[in-house]
Amino acid sequence: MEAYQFLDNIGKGSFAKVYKVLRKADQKVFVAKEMEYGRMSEKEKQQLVNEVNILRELKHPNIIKYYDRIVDKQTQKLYIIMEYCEGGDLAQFLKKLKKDKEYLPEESVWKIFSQIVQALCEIHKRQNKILHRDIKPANIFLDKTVKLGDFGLARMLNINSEFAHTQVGTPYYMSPELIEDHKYNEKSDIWACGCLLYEMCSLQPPFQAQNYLALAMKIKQAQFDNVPQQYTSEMKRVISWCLSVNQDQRPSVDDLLNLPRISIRLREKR
Ligand SMILES: CNC(=O)c1c(C)[nH]c(/C=C2\C(=O)Nc3ccc(Cl)cc32)c1C
Repeated sequence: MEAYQFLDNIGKGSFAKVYKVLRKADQKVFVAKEMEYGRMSEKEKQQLVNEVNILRELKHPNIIKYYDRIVDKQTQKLYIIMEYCEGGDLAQFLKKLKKDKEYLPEESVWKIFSQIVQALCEIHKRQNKILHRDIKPANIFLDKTVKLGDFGLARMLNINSEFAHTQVGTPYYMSPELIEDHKYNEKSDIWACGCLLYEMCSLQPPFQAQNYLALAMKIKQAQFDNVPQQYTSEMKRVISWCLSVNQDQRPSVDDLLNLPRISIRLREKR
């Protein structure tokens, strides 16, 4: 990492530390996500490299750009160099709104949501489809555009990996099919989008509980309170649609792109 100067430790991504770094050659600012690979199996290491190589192909205004990967054999650390977003992440933004007892105007909710749906369209529609697997406010970054980042690299980790079990945090956005141990698929990303839309309105996740079992029960029954009354019935309809327990009844990415509040934005972009 000699080519970069570490500026600040700015947080924790999944399985990793995140630093703000300066590229010495041109004084440009990036983010370096530091992952310790020493405890990974050979298979996990190769899959991680494959995964990062796929992500480096992604070029979209609503997806965090991957620039480089640097392996430090001495410390057995992998650094993924990515785009820096001055506005930080959506989780911090919503936390501040909650502290200031302010709600996000509906127009802003749709603006953020429409960009995340466009990012999902980009990764779901690829020939070698990519699922995000970890859509949540902490993985959405604010800059001139809204950007989806920190893809769930956990996919390639097998569940026996000690590394995989270092994932911390409550699985608020876990879908009913995942609780039932079924395969993660694009409709699981759509469920997470429903949780995201709900949380942008209510400033808290739709499903919360004191323990995992109680949380799982609420998720499997899609039991959630209404969002604050100032949001429209269209907002409530789309949230309920995404949070359909039966994944076949959830909207596709195309259904979401064709929503009036999203399609109008896409037409304006053209
Ligand atoms: C207080 N937080 C910040 O100031 C902050 C800022 C300005 N940017 C970030 C985070 C990222 C950022 O700016 N780009 C990123 C790409 C990938 C990942 Cl995992 C994280 C980031 C953070 C956490």
